[in-house]
Amino acid sequence: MSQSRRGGSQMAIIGAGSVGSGIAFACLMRSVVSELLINDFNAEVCDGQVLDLQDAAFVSNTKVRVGTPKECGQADIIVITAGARQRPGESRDELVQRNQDILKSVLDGMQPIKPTAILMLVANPVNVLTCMAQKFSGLPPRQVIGTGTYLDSIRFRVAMKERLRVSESSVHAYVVGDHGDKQVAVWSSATVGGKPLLSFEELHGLDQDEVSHQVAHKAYKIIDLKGATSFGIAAVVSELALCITLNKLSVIPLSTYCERFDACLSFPVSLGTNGVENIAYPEMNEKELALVQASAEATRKVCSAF
Ligand SMILES: NC(=O)C1=CN([C@@H]2O[C@H](COP(=O)(O)OP(=O)(O)OC[C@H]3O[C@@H](n4cnc5c(N)ncnc54)[C@H](O)[C@@H]3O)[C@@H](O)[C@H]2O)C=CC1
Ligand SMILES: CC(=O)C(=O)O
Repeated sequence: MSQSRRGGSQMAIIGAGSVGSGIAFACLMRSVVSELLINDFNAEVCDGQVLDLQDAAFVSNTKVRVGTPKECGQADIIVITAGARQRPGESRDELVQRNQDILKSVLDGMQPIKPTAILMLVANPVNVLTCMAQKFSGLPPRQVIGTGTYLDSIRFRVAMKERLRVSESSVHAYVVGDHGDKQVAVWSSATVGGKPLLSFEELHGLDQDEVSHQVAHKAYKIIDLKGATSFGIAAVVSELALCITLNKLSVIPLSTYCERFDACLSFPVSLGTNGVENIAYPEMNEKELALVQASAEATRKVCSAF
């Protein structure tokens, strides 16, 4: 059994824009690690974010400072948010060329990366970038993860929570596959209190496709309204960092290589200090499985180029 490593652990965040600074703030408030390193190739923005975060650190047990790429490569958890964000109406997939180039330069700048580090991809398209980082980081695949459909699964659970009047943590439901337009909400095996989700009276007559579409398009709505999403993903990453530092082995949908589909996709995994321990594929009906297979095919095609 591995030791958890919260005491003395370091986390690096590459990219100090809306998402990187949100993640830093959430991790600071929850004292997830003992030291946070922040890096951005825009040195002024980076210095500004760090000075601001240092003002907030009086309520935290975490110290925060600017880190060089090489220092960040030696952190226990390395979170990559560096990358272009979607413009209103733009899909995550359309970011691929710009963000592949940025990821390549970020990985090169951090080498050699600490052999026990957990590398966490946040920048989009997250499945493709996770696949790329698994190939080029030099780390074992189990230590290279993407935030995948964790945020989408939370959005799905919140949509159900509001209808069923139960807490989101009581809704055992997953969005799997793509963190993007091809994501699949697995209705068929979702449960609440051990009872199939779809058997609840409150959900009779519910248009499942409509709810799935709203969940998948929530990011577009937020981007239309405020230009970027940041708080949801910040909470997600702080929770993942806690899972890693405390070796919680919580089952969370994340981007990882899925042998069953021969592609980097997001499926529930148990996550601990050593990264991904096991993958659990939820039961899916024919329609759900076909949609996952289509998204695996699309991801494989993009990833075969590198
Ligand atoms: N996985 C998820 O659930 C989510 C992913 N995202 C993704 O996160 C990424 C970042 O989004 P925002 O923070 O809103 O964008 P942003 O534009 O606010 O920040 C990006 C930052 O990356 C920096 N950067 C670019 N290249 C760099 C390099 N080579 N080294 C260091 N820093 C570099 C930029 O200077 C900028 O400060 C986007 O790709 C976005 O789509 C956003 C929200 C949720
Ligand atoms: C932008 C993005 O990927 C999200 O909020 O889901």
